[in-house]
Amino acid sequence: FSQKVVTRSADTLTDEERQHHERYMQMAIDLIDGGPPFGAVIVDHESGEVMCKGRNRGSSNRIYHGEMDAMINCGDEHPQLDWSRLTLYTTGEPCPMCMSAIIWNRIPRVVYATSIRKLTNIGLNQINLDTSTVAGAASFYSGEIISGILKDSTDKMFEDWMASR
Ligand SMILES: Nc1nc2[nH]cnc2c(=O)[nH]1
Repeated sequence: FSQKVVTRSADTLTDEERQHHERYMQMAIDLIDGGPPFGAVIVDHESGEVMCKGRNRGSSNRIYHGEMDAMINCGDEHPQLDWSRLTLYTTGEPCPMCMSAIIWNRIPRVVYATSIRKLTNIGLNQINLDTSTVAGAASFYSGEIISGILKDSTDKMFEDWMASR
């Protein structure tokens, strides 16, 4: 038996690891421009390079979640992309649609800030299956899921956005 999906929360990381992830999460937060506060950046974790970005474009098509937008941009912008080197950072925990797309692309690491549980609690429509449940249902996938990076600021951002709608 090997642990095929490893989950870690921000408070179990070393300061160095946490600061590393916070830097990229801040870039995902910085993508938000007044629309739904879902931003995503995809990083080559071997080179440190940001490969592509995305934000929620649900006003044109509801399947354009931030993570979907980022993955579509990645494929379009880098036809020879090695997906096994990538980490996806997202302000909100990937929904089952996005997590499935992450699994199909074999992206081995996901880092999120605000949880699906929190998004549900503040009144956002969510499909209530968390990332580790979706990942655990895919026998062919193994990866790491890191939760809660910069969540204090993103939890507040989602609350403020919900209050303003
Ligand atoms: N993670 C995530 N959850 C969502 N729920 C509704 N839209 C989104 C999105 O763009 N990203």
